[in-house]
Amino acid sequence: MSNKSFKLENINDIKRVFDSIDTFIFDCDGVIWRANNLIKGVKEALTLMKKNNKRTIFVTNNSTKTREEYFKKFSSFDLPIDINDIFSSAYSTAYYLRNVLDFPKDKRVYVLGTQGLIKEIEDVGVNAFGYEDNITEPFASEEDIFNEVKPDDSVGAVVVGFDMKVNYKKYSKAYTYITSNPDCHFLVTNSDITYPVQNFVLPEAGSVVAPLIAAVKNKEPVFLGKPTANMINCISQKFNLDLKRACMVGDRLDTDMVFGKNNNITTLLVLTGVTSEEALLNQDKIIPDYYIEGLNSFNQIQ
Ligand SMILES: C[C@H](OP(=O)(O)O)C(=O)O
Ligand SMILES: [Mg+2]
Repeated sequence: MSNKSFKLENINDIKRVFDSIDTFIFDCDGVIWRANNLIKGVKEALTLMKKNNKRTIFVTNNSTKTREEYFKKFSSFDLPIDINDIFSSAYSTAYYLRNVLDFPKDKRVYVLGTQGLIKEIEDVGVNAFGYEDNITEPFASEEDIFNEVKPDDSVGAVVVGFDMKVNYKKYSKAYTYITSNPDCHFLVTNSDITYPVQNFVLPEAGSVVAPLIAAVKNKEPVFLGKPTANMINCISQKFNLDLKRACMVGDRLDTDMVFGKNNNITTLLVLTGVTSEEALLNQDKIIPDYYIEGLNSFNQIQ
């Protein structure tokens, strides 16, 4: 086991690794795009992989969109992918509710998150609500809270995801459902504390849920995206992958690279997202097998 990540720079090293892999599992934010900006060379790299009969799967911890909405985003960049190759933490959360919890029909899920997350959960036949709490004005008074926020045993789970419209009403409801009902599950789509946008990072679901984790003392949250086993179970349930010839390509050490290592998948870190070369080399906790400037580097291979 090497204690140093190997930088793929020259074409021979890149081609050697490329030829040893049948399935590339790609993270999205910071690898394929940064927010709504396609990263340079990605389209050419994915086209090269298709030409070489490589399977490409996309596994994003971003819980804000349904797979259809993600497919539209991929298509808007004219990227050669199939909707069935897309897995998000919203989809893995829906998979968990349906296949692991066998979520009861007479219960419902309070979602502190987007409409896309709610839709993905409803698409597996689970009753979800919470979007109506996207209030634009602050509470008029404490009375508003006392009148609206009450224990409710019909809520069998609270799911927290990335939410740009998070507010005190949502936190109050989520806290009350979780702590007033011992059987209410506390689920979080992903643990990413930040995500990459143009040339900086912004808080993500791991930062959205942090105040709730601080307040809820009697219940540990269950995370469902990378690097948890739930995400690989959700993928393996759909595809029979030979993980020995798979490679996890990501930009975040504590989710993407740990996800690969947890599943004995070759790990390749790209420097187009949240992790700089300096940050990688200045730590020794998580050592990817390889690292590379970006997917663009594959385009040297013909
Ligand atoms: C970081 C994460 O996306 P990913 O990098 O997993 O595609 C997110 O944007 O929530
Ligand atoms: Mg990423």
